[in-house]
Amino acid sequence: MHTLIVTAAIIHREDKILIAQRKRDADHGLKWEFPGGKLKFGEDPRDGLRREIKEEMDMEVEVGEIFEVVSHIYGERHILLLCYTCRYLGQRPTTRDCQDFRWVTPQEMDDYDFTAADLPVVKKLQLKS
Ligand SMILES: Nc1nc2c([nH]c(=O)n2[C@H]2C[C@H](O)[C@@H](COP(=O)(O)OP(=O)(O)OP(=O)(O)O)O2)c(=O)[nH]1
Repeated sequence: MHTLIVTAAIIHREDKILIAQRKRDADHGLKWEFPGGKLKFGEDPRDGLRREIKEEMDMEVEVGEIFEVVSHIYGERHILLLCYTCRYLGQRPTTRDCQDFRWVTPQEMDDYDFTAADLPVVKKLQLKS
């Protein structure tokens, strides 16, 4: 049993936010999430998030303020999810290490099957929109 720190990006483009679908063979395969990934030992969370967005979508973002922190347990795994508000810098995302991606409004997020840890984040975005 252990705790994983995961960073995730809430990337705004006008009234939409970028969401990514996990690869079929990943854990939580084909679920939707906010782009990001696991923090490496000793890494600054904002640097880790920028690295993950580059690896996953070949895109640069400016990482801003923390939006939400979620503590969630998946069986034997405890995840601490750090969600940061990010600024879109105009580059087109790619599916370098994700199945798919979409730009959606918070209300449209109801149509996507998100990982369980993300549900409070989706709710908070919907309340704010
Ligand atoms: N990136 C991301 N991961 C999330 C979210 N919600 C959520 O429960 N997770 C979980 C899914 C995974 O178990 C874990 C993140 O792992 P990951 O597989 O995306 O990270 P990674 O790219 O560093 O992984 P790896 O393939 O290099 O091992 O956190 C989310 O919104 N974004």
